[in-house]
Amino acid sequence: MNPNNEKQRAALEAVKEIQNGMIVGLGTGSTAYYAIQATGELVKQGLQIQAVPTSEHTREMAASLQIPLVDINTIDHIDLTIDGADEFTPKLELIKGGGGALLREKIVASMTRRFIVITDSSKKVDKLGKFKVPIEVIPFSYNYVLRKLQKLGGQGIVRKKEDQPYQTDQGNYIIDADFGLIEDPTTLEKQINTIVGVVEHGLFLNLASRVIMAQGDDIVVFEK
Ligand SMILES: O=C(CO)[C@H](O)[C@H](O)COP(=O)(O)O
Repeated sequence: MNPNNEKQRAALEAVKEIQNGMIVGLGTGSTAYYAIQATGELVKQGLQIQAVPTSEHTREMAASLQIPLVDINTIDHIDLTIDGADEFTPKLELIKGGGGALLREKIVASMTRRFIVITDSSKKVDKLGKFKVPIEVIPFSYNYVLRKLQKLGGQGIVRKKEDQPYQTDQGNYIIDADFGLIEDPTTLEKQINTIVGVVEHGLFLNLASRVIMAQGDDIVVFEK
């Protein structure tokens, strides 16, 4: 099956969990796109929610669909977030940030009671690491971070867009770091967190409540 059809099917399954009155986190990327679109349809039909976007791109899409938005600084939790991932394991470990929105995505996921990840069947792995780990860094000192990552065994490159460093919604850079297959994501997460100049990274551990993966005509659900 075309991966886009799988993305859409996973998204449609996930939006069934949205209920009236919820504060809903809206993800970023080509899979989240289908969930935002479906959420917009539900809002048009009368569903009452408030939404928190995980990127400027998602904010614009949600606004164009008349999905009511709420300022994240005026709420103390998010009921449900639906977002994509670049990789996931059956233990619900994720790599995110391929679309560059990992910082806001992780903040929103951390405030969320039920974080649902939606993917096509290409995203499932036994061990994380085939997809490079996106790491958001302060532009001032990116070379220092690159050297520190190298000491941890990670080969990093600064992500580029039209020959210039790609800039996140916060104006930071992203280093895509290749650690090979990651045997111990928890230890790696701690090590990356100790590097000064790292703002956040795309290892999402202990955050997802459920992964909904579409595989052909089937929906496969992974839960803790
Ligand atoms: O983390 C993300 C954006 O920062 C996305 O969720 C991730 O890159 C997956 O994207 P897609 O659904 O387009 O494959």
